[in-house]
Amino acid sequence: MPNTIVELRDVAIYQRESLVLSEINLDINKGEFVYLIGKTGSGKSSFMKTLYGDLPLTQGSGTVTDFDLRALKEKDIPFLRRKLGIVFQDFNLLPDRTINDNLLFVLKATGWKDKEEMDAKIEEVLGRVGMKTKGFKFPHQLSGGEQQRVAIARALLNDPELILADEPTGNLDPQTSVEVMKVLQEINRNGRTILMATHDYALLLKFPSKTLKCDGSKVFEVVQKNV
Ligand SMILES: Nc1ncnc2c1ncn2[C@@H]1O[C@H](COP(=O)(O)OP(=O)(O)OP(=O)(O)O)[C@@H](O)[C@H]1O
Repeated sequence: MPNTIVELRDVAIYQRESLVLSEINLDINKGEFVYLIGKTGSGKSSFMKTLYGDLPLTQGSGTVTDFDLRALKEKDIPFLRRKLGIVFQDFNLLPDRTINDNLLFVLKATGWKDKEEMDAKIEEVLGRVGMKTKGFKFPHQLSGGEQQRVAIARALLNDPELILADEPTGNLDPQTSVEVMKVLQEINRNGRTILMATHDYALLLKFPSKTLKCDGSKVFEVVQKNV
């Protein structure tokens, strides 16, 4: 189904031989903004890793965009990742080059060749996160919130079908978290599907949306009053 971005059926997720999550059945549809919550060690990162092919799916069935996770081979992973934008708690920008060059590096690594097209794309994604004028700076010259905006811009470079954000506000103060969240909300309003793992319940209250919870080795949807 073209409107389903993630579909998991009877999935169990393991870290080595320990079962982390089981009996996962869920769909994430195009255009949704979905939170993934749960206490530390409940399996949020393992869930995310399964979706981006870092943990192989060995039980149940799952698709992400049009990739079958069960059939995913090592060589398919870069192609899956090009359909995804991944944002982590640590911004992971390359410290030895400017923001523009950080983005250029990703474009070149993912097969872009035309300099003008690359420059236009970089300007477009930096514009989307309100960082158009900061491309000449080095990562250490930016605040944490600005670095995270750049990391979000980087995730947008290849027009991903799904953005996976694992604790994107985990290293930010509350006010900066709200600003970064507004950027993610805007990107979602423009049609992108987002799955965001978070500990930050204040954000959930401020920006309510569909919420999945990892608890007791299960993943289930919760309504906000039960969060
Ligand atoms: N590389 C690994 N090898 C073995 N076990 C792991 C590994 N990574 C995570 N685990 C275990 O898997 C379980 C789920 O961890 P996971 O990191 O997915 O939880 P989480 O909800 O993301 O936690 P946090 O909020 O602290 O990041 C934990 O019991 C953890 O100890």
